[in-house]
Amino acid sequence: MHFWKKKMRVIRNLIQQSCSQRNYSSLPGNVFALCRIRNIGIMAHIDAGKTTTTERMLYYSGYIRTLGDVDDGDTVTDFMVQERERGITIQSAAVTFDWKDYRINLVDTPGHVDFTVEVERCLRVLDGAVAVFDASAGVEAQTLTVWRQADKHQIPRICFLNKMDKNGASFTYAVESIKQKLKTKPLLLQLPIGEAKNFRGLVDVVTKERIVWKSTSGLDDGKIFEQKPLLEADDPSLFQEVQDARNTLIEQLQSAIRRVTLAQKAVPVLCGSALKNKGVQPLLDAITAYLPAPNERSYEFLKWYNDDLCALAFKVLHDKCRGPLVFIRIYSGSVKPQSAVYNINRSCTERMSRLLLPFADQQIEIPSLMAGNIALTVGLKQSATGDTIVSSKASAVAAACRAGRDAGGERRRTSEVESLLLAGVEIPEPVFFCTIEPPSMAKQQDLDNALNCLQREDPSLKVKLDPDTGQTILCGMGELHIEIIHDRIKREYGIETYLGPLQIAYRETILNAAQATDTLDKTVGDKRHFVTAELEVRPRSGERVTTPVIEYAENVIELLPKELQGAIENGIANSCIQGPLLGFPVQDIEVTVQSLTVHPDTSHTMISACVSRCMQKALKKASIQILEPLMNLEITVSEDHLSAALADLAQRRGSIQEIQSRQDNRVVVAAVPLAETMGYSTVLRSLTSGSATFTLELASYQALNSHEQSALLQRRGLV
Ligand SMILES: Nc1nc2c(ncn2[C@@H]2O[C@H](COP(=O)(O)OP(=O)(O)OP(=O)(O)O)[C@@H](O)[C@H]2O)c(=O)[nH]1
Repeated sequence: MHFWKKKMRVIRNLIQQSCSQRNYSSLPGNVFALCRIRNIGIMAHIDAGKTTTTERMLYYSGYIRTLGDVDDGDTVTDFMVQERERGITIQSAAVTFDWKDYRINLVDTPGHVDFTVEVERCLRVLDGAVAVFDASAGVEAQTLTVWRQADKHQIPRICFLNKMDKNGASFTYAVESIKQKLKTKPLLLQLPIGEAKNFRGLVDVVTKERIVWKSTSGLDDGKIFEQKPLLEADDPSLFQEVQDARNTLIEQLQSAIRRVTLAQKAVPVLCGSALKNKGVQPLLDAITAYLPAPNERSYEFLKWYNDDLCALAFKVLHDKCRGPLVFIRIYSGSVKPQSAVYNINRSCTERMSRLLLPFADQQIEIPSLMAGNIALTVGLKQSATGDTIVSSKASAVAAACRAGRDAGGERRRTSEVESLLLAGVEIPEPVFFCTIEPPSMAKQQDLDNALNCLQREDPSLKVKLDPDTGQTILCGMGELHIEIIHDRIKREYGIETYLGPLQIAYRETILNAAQATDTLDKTVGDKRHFVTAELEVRPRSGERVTTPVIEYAENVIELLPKELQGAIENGIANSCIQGPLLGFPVQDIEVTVQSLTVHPDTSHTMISACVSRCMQKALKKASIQILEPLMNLEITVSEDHLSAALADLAQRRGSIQEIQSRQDNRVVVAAVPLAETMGYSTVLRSLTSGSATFTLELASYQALNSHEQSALLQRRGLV
């Protein structure tokens, strides 16, 4: 034991020495064949151990000298101050490192539900992912969400059952929950040796190797036969033959595992304990062995670019000295610093001054980068998260022509250039908003600038102006999201802002059908603008539609010039941005344009204005119903505190859907209106002595009953 401890110390010192001698500038010189690149994400439920696992990967691959600890707040990837203080991962950080002749570009994704947009954004630039689980909890609410997102982007995965050392850790339980809840086929590549405090290591099921981490540490009827291990001494050549055959079999097995993983027919399952430094090296081996290389993923748009540059800006960070830093994933072609690139979304040419490899909060300058890689660029001032970047406008046009040809004679709804954009990230609608004010009017400009930068980084943050009061409104995905933005404005931009009370982003819809007519008759200069519109609005049942479904009466569509249709539809859409009752967006409605009379000189703006006014009239007549966000709530709580949590839920208009057992805990699945969840984390903490955890996710919008609706109007001074 003593000997082993000593040996470990020597090994650790050696690693430390080799790390301190590591010269990062030698990294770019390593050109990796595409088949040796892995663009990987780590995804999981909050607190499953993504950051700890990442940290261990960096340590074993030699890129950091000491092990960080999220509990001490000194990990490499959680580099934003708030992350260190709160111990959660907010922004995904991309990290590049090498493992046994493979280049791994790893993106650490946040686990908190307020940041699912971050997760989505990262998933689309990945070729594979590692799903990390807490082995004592199995599949948790947020794991399901990220798993579904990975399904959507068709990302091959492997599972890592972390926290095998934790009290209550159960390999069998966790595997069973993967089977049941994720409806996937787990391939058990490892079995643990011991569990919870007895967890010592694992057995590789394919190679049958045990990996134990020492803690710095008569009648010839064929009925009778003999069975014993074949030794080399028995028959050296047979022994060698068997050995070779076994190796071939293992290779075949491994390629079969890889095949089913890439086809997403099954997921390899590994286990370990990142915190106790067990199981991470085999996990790295599995990443290189079973997850796909960039050229093993197929993207339809690649054929339109041939070998021209096509890249996606998937994250923007603001650096005080260097300006915006844009993370890009290169799908085809290559990039060089000091070159001009064309941003299709913004129709502009920009200059990329420097190209860097991201190493958490440090970056290493590189001379060029090929397809399949993830890089950090300096100098792109316009590009925002989600933009598509190509080499030039001419290249975009050429690709658009190829895409157009592929589409054949078929009429496309989107323009050809739009079809070239990489699939957009679906940004959920914000559910909370509040006013934000600078300490003095003199700081308003700085605040606007800070909010602009933050919005380029985070598309789920929306900023708008209240048309009545002129105040700036911040809209976000949850209490934590808004709190963090507030914090960042103070820390990163030095502006102390005041937030108004957090308010719910309601929606409006209608209960009845109604008709309205409106006429606009205005003479501007020597032109007479004249429009008369007649519309009908109706409630639309079935699936939720956020934009109005528009129809035209037959006599209108026959005579309507195509160019006027856009003006009419703009007018309808504009009137739905702010509903007539509380000014919230109107959803789930159908509109029929019943008649339209337009004087020849009338401008499109006047047509839109008249249609919009007519819509407002019709909506007012159609009885407005307020809809409130309804959240899926999942609480994990011990048996002792279950009844307190349930009693509290009952007071929050919560409806309990299911109570499951998870090891020693109970999991309450419920639906609860967002309005009732404000400050829930503090309440739940005090009710359960801090032992319960919960996740909230937008499920749908539900109608307020008439009593609740009038109470809301009363609170706003409208009745
Ligand atoms: N017992 C045990 N605890 C672990 C293990 N790995 C991580 N933890 C602890 O679990 C907590 C969460 O770990 P993190 O690595 O921050 O988890 P994360 O998934 O990055 O968290 P978020 O980014 O907030 O979603 C910390 O207190 C870790 O020390 C493990 O293998 N065993």
